[in-house]
Amino acid sequence: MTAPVLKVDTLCKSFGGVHAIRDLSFEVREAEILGLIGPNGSGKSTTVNSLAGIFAITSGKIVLGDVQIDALPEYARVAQGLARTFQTASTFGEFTVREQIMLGSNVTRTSHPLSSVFGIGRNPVEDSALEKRVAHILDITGLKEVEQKRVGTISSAQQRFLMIATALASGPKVLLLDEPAAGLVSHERKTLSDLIKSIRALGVSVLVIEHHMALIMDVSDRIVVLNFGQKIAEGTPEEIRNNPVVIDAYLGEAA
Ligand SMILES: Nc1ncnc2c1ncn2[C@@H]1O[C@H](COP(=O)(O)OP(=O)(O)OP(=O)(O)O)[C@@H](O)[C@H]1O
Repeated sequence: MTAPVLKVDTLCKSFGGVHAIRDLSFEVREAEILGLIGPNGSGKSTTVNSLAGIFAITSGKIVLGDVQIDALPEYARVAQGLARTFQTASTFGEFTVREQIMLGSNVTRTSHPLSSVFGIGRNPVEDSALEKRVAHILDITGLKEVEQKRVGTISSAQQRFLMIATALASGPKVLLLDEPAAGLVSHERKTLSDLIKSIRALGVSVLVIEHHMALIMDVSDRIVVLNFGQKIAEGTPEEIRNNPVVIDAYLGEAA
């Protein structure tokens, strides 16, 4: 078993009287794909938004590597190595695909924030490492052929892959994918599965929230199941598929 890279310890998040997450503990291990599933309203998005720093948590602890990050602002968590994507694609229409990916790298650079796009105040050592990283990201996300196209002109599936590519450019230890298969058709979901596995092969851990059960069962090393804001099961895809509590709460309706 590999070491944990992200530790979530007795996390609670309430919105007024609504306990969206209660005493949630789990860990994401090095180069592991962890699936997070559960019925609508079970707390998946609240978990991701709490990890990413969109929501201030009510109590508990979030540790990335050796650093407790739950009090850090969103951008500082990215700098520590926690990147995320959103349920809807957020891209900058006027940039090229390559430029947008370069912008995603800025959090890890010491040179001017716009140097990656406009060439201001460049650092040659960083530039060369970044060029290699971006070339690899373009390859594994299948975006190489559209790298010079404006983001607003590529397909919606390519925009979803671009969101993942931009998050990867920050050089994360852990990547949070929030419903990455939404809006994708069958062959695009297959490409997505392959991409998620390629990300693991880079040594990056992935936490993926997804309603598409075939995809989550295919990519996940382990799965955590939520219901009413609490963890009701944790295990391999095989264990989860055969868990009567999970079948009763979720898989019976989702499968
Ligand atoms: N900003 C908010 N203000 C108040 N209540 C919220 C807020 N966000 C989420 N909730 C509540 O927290 C609970 C968990 O919601 P959450 O969106 O995290 O679930 P989910 O598992 O992601 O659902 P879905 O699969 O439908 O996206 C729900 O009861 C929801 O109504």
